[in-house]
Amino acid sequence: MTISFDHTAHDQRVLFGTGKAVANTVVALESLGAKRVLLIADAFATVLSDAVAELSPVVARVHEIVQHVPIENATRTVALAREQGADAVITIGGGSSIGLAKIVARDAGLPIVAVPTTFAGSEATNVWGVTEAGRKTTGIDDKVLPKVIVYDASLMASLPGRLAVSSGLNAVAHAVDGFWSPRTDPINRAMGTEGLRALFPGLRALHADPEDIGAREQTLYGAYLAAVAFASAGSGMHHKICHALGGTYNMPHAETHSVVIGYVTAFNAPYASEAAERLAAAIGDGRTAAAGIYALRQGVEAPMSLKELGFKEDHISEAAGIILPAIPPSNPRPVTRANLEALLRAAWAGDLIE
Ligand SMILES: NC(=O)c1ccc[n+]([C@@H]2O[C@H](COP(=O)([O-])OP(=O)(O)OC[C@H]3O[C@@H](n4cnc5c(N)ncnc54)[C@H](O)[C@@H]3O)[C@@H](O)[C@H]2O)c1
Ligand SMILES: O=C(O)CCC(=O)CC(=O)O
Repeated sequence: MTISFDHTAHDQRVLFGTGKAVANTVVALESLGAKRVLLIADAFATVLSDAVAELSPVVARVHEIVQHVPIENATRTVALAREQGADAVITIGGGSSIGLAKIVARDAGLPIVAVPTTFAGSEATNVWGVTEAGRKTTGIDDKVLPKVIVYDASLMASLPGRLAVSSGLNAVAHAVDGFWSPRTDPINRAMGTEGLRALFPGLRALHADPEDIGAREQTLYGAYLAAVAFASAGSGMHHKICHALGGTYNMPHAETHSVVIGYVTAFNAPYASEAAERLAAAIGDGRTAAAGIYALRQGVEAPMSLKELGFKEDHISEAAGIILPAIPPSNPRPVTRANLEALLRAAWAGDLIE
């Protein structure tokens, strides 16, 4: 067998340490030489934000965070960064908080220090997303890749259980979709596989005991690797579906991923034997990839249908029309309007996958 690929590794510092968020954020800002910092932080993280602001040269704070980054919030925050002459951004929160910081980085050219509080993985990607007039646009720009990530598993302690497992399944989806995304290669598949090996036991242990700090660290480590794999491999069919459902129908991000990944896996696995084998091996319960993901989602009490998340059956046909042109040609199984609608209908109903 010959090996041939074109892989780009991204330049990023990763500081990983439970209980070290404040100290490591200060280290990160010093390494950037930041003098005037814009702090973008989710409102739930007030205590951490105050502690960081006390020890850092913060000149302005933004706490209005909205999922899928509405263009109005982004424009306002970019203007604030410029008015204040900010030279760096700290972002504390999940993918929504990091997503807002990314638009500031893209438009005002500021470096980001990211302190994630979910397993969404945006901190490890050069992908930005913004929503305008009901459509989510995503793009790639190396300026938005945070310069430093500060990982602290204690910050996920306050995540409600269902959101924690959904967010972990968002990370699973990054790795799995990376197996058939447009730029999939042996390096990002290896990272995705190692990510899954950490994520599956991490999620099971986290569900069994939400206080288990080792399980949270393992899930966070897996989420980072999965996000690196996703950033390298690009958005596949799964992400294109979720972006349309999030941007156009305002579906909750992590929960939507945690449903859809089961159905995209069932759809593609018979046409992607190597990916299916890797996935089944990482799940390790003797089931096929698709049945294993279904059982895992059920076992950790993740959302099981788009219906329960509020998606309307009447929207299936319209959604398929939006998604179809975005599906990458790299997808292993040919996608038609009919089989895409069938996939969305199964995900809407939460059909059993065996
Ligand atoms: N660009 C990328 O690579 C990338 C990757 C993943 C997600 N995203 C984007 O990120 C957004 C979703 O991010 P998300 O799933 O992390 O959710 P989120 O940031 O929207 O947070 C979800 C909810 O959880 C709360 N929350 C977050 N962390 C918490 C914690 N530790 N304790 C208590 N509450 C907490 C938030 O306040 C919010 O109410 C979407 O817009 C998605 O498109 C982007
Ligand atoms: O930043 C975005 O909204 C686009 C990338 C993204 O959402 C990744 C994901 O769907 O998990």
